[in-house]
Parts: sequence; C-alpha cells; structure tokens
Amino acid sequence: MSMTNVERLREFARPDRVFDFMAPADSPVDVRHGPILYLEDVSVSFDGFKAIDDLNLTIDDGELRCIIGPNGAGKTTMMDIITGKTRPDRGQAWFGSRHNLLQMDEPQIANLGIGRKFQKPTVFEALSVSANLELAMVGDRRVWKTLLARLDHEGRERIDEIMETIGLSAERDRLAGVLSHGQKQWLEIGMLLMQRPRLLLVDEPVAGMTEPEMHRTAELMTRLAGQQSVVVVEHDMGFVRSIARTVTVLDQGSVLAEGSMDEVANDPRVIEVYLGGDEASDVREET
Ligand SMILES: Nc1ncnc2c1ncn2[C@@H]1O[C@H](COP(=O)(O)OP(=O)(O)OP(=O)(O)O)[C@@H](O)[C@H]1O
Repeated sequence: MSMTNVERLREFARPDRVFDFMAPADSPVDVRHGPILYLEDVSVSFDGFKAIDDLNLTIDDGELRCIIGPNGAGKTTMMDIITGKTRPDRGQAWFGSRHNLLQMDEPQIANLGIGRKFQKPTVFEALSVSANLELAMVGDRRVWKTLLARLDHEGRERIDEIMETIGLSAERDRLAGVLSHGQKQWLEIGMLLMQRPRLLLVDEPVAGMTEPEMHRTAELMTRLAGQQSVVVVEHDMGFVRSIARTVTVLDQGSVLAEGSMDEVANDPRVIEVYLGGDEASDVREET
C-alpha cells in the first residue's frame, strides 16, 4: 500500500531525525538601517589564483539584482561565499546589520532565510507537485510542530498560494517527474519559497527553457522581488534585459561595472570583457 503524503512527512520528520538546520534562527534579519546583503573587500584564492578579489556588493531589501560576467568571473564562488559553502580568506559578509555570515555555517545561513536555486532542477520526481511543496514546508520552523500531526489550514493555504505564484495550480496532483523542464524549475523555486526566504540566489534560471517558459520566468522573478530580495546570475542577455533594474558585472573576481542595463551594455570596459560577441551587439543595438 502506498504511503499518503502525511505518512511520508511523518517518516521524514521522525523525532530521532531532527536536523540542525531546523533549529530556530536566533534573531530576525535587521534591514532598518541598511541593505539585506553587504559584502566588503571579500577575497578568496584557490591554489594561489584569486577567484574573488576585493569584491564589494550591496543588495537592498526587496531588490531584484542581476549579476552577469564572463566564464570564470567568480559568480558561483560569490554565491558559495554568501551561502557559507566557501570561506573567504578575508573581507566581510553581513546579512542585514546583525548577522555575520562568516561566523555561520551553511545550514545556519539557510535557516536564516537565504535560499539558493542551483542551475539544475532537483525536485522529488516520484511525488506530486503539492507533495513536493509540503515536504519543502518541513524546513519552515513555524509549521514544524503542526506538520508532525497534520497539515493545517494555514499550511494548505500557503501551498495554494505558492502554486498560484509559480503557475502550477493546474498541475498540483501531477508527478513532478512528468513536468516540463521549465515547470520543474518553477516548482523548485516554489519549494524554496515555502521556507519564506528573505534572499533568493538563483543561478541561470532560464538555461534550457523554451521562449514562453523564459517569459513566464521573467514574470515570476519580477513578482518575487519586493516580497523578498532576488539575486539572479544569468548569461542570457535578453532575459536579463527583460527583468533587470540594476545589473552588476563581475570580472576577475570583482565588480567591473554596475548600473542599469543600458549603462552597463554601453560601458566600453564591459563590452571589451563580456559583451564582445554577436549576442552582445544585438543587446547594444536594442539600447
Ligand atoms: N574549488 C575551486 N578550486 C579551484 N579553483 C576554483 C574553485 N572554484 C572556483 N575556482 C576557479 O575560480 C574561478 C571563478 O570560478 P566561478 O565558477 O566562480 O566563475 P563563474 O563566474 O561562476 O563562471 P561560469 O559563468 O562559467 O559559471 C574560475 O577560474 C574557477 O576555475
């Protein structure tokens, strides 16, 4: 006999399997006097090679920021530092004014409200869309106790709300494994949203998507900003143009340029290191 979703949750949530990352965060993120993310003079070397070199970056609460830059510019390494996967050799990294990210480990940072979406979708293929979202909610400490007993009204409402946001309401009972690539990406974003992140880091969300999926992803990213801060790393310039307010260009581990899409696309230094190709000239012509 197959397990119901609630039984699956109970199994996942056995008291002898309580993980560290489910421990309550010590205090809320304080953005009253400043940005939600603050990186100052951050550097990290791998075998003598400076992957991140005196990087300074500030993200405001509710902002949607796009990060672009050539291969090897340090975009992934920067996200690794923010999420605690990589420790910088020096510099500062703060989440709000209260939380020093360099004194926290990966689970603590995730629990604090920094969600990361990797390029490839990782959903539970054998579970339905709604069951995937239910499981993701287990990470939310506020509903943790309730879920041990049953999924309460508030939890169901949250799942409905997220399904609406990611455009998968009509797919709620379908197995995640049969969704299109784009739908799987949206589902995984929904799973992150279930944990009520304050900052979402999204790595190349539209890679492999069809044109209509790309448009819907642009709408989704735009809608998410404001509710939470969103940092998108993406190579597709058409997509970046469609969502960007502020674009940060990374090169050789530090910020080469920052500004509106038009400003960075017409910056000679950016054109030289990044926008030299044919795709880039298309972007410039549009400006
Ligand atoms: N763990 C590591 N050990 C050694 N070198 C590394 C490590 N991680 C990253 N690097 C190097 O640091 C540089 C920055 O890499 P990173 O992956 O951050 O760039 P990126 O901007 O994300 O590139 P892409 O657009 O190709 O994903 C690269 O030269 C990479 O080879």
